[in-house]
Amino acid sequence: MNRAMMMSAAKNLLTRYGSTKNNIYRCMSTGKLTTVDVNEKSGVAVLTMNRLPVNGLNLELLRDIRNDIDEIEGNKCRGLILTSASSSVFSAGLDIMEMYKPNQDRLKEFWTTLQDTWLALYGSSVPTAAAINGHSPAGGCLLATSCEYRVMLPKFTIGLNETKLGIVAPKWFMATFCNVLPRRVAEMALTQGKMFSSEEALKVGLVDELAQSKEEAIEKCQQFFATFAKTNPFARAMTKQQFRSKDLQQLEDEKAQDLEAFLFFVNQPSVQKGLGIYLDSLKAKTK
Ligand SMILES: CCCCCCCC/C=C\C/C=C/C(=O)SCCNC(=O)CCNC(=O)[C@H](O)C(C)(C)COP(=O)(O)OP(=O)(O)OC[C@H]1O[C@@H](n2cnc3c(N)ncnc32)[C@H](O)[C@@H]1OP(=O)(O)O
Repeated sequence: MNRAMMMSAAKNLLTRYGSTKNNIYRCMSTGKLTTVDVNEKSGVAVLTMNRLPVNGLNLELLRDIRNDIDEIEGNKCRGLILTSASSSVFSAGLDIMEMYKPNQDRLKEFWTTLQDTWLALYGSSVPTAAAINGHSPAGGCLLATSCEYRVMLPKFTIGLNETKLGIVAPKWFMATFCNVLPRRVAEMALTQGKMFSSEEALKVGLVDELAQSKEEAIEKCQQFFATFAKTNPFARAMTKQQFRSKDLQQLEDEKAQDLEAFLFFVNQPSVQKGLGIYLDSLKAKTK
């Protein structure tokens, strides 16, 4: 983050926290594929992804998540908990249909919206946590690891499995993973495309706690936010943003090249062939 960005972030934060210490605001859901419910007492917003069956991250869902994050920030919420309306899938990651035989204009819009959603979530000044109430591969894992804290239900899986699909996780996916895991564990898992069980994820630190139900997971996320009760919100947010600034700045600087690399990669005939085979294998499972 350069000096100008830092000053602007500081100004926003001062505006937000300067005069609103004791007020609680109600956030409203902006999208059709998400809902946002705010606990009026705690001021914590629960952002629920609701694109069933698997919360595949298509352009519209990403837009809704992005708009919700902006609204939660703007409405001075005290925390953001990301969760899913499904009882078995947090998010299946990027909707492969967006990348398979794509319309090129939409493909560009899709990737740019993913970049912006990540910048908003990873760099959010509001405390963030994920209540991971189902499987969370690839892009689902990216969303969860972009948050500051993770509580997961047992017997699900989470990880960046891109190499198993014949694709390469972008640098900022990897940076997000490395912000949570020891570097050695992250490199092994990334190259193997490893999906961790909930129990394994807890052991390596990919998630912070397990919970037996979604309600318990949300409660534990709220307890995490309560650990900031005696901190100054401005100082907290600036510390988080400075801690993450290298990763954020790198994507800000390389956004155009990252988009070009994505478009080039996805349009390779061998990648299209691989995505087609993978989609068929997913569909064959349900027959
Ligand atoms: C050199 C630098 C180059 C840089 C270039 C960068 C390029 C890299 C680009 C992007 C990175 C990619 C990130 C991703 O997120 S890719 C997506 C990865 N996701 C997965 O592999 C998960 C696949 N899904 C599953 O494993 C399972 O669905 C499940 C465990 C999540 C849930 O299982 P279950 O409840 O049994 O549901 P079904 O499998 O039956 O699925 C229901 C339904 O949904 C369809 N579906 C599932 N996942 C996806 C998906 N990700 N995209 C699209 N569609 C999906 C599935 O096919 C079923 O469909 P139906 O038969 O029509 O009902």
